Amino acid sequence: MKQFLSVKDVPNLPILVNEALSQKRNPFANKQLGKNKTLGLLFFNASLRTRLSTQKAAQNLGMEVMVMNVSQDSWGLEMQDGAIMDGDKAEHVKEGAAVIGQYCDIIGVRSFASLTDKEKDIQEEVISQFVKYAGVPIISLESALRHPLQSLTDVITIEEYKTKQKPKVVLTWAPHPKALPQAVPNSFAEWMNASQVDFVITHPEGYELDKEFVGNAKVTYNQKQAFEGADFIYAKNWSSYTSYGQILSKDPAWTVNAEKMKLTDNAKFMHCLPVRRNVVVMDEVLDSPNSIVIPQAGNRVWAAQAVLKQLLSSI
Ligand SMILES: NCCC[C@H](NC(=O)CCC(=O)O)C(=O)O
Ligand SMILES: NC(=O)OP(=O)(O)O
Repeated sequence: MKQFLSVKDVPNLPILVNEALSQKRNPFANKQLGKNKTLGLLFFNASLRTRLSTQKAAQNLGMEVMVMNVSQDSWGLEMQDGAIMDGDKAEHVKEGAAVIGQYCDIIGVRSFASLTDKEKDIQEEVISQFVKYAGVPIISLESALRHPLQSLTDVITIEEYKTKQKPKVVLTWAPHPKALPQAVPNSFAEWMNASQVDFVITHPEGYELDKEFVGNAKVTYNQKQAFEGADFIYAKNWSSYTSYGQILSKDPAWTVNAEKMKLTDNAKFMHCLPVRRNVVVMDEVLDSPNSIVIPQAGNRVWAAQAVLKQLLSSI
């Protein structure tokens, strides 16, 4: 694997999933692979899981790790080629990314969608500029459109907890006080469509995701109908894609609660975290034995470790 920006970069998904589960069983088996190799983790946005799990994964493989909160610690980076830099940005990504590429063998980048400039978000401007100028493999730590380390984690977690050959997996929109990116649901859909599951997406009208990610998934505005017979409920808020970045609804009727979970086939509850309790999902679900959000987050380490191992093997 040469880079990890989306499922399209994965040569063989079942092999990558097995690799992650094998790393989980034996975390230190490849401690020599990353010797004298450095991973740089660059954050334009906050993180708890991605930062710590990726760092942990790299350490398990014997790598050195450098972390920088770009938006707080570094010079402001200009992303636009040809820009006249007489504003507040002191350094162009052309130099910034190339210099970091001199210090690191692999670079991870987190940069959320602006939710104001749809065109730039669609082009995934920040991560694309790092791919263009860093000169080393890039891992997405959540870009404007995708969160592949999360989605690989979700595939692994479903693989571990499924009790049927082809489980029914439901991605449900849920309310939230803030406008959030479409990256997590886009990416989840992209990876579910590449997996052997019966995949359903449910959301209110106006929250349709980009068709590129929805693919052949079944889509319904009827949340209760979607929940019927489900094996996994994956909740996430996102802002509107068509009315770009807007909050069209905060309807608590979409909150995941115990009554709706009763419609499922004893489904496991999943969320990428962080989650707003009693807004996205009620305590009664999150604190129930059916919630697997903590082991799901634990699996972030093995997803990152499998990806780093494959990248290290090809540099
Ligand atoms: N990386 C996982 C989710 C990150 C981000 N969530 C957030 O920004 C939540 C913020 C809040 O709840 O205030 C998102 O939805 O893409
Ligand atoms: N799920 C996830 O990516 O969490 P963080 O935003 O805390 O990294």
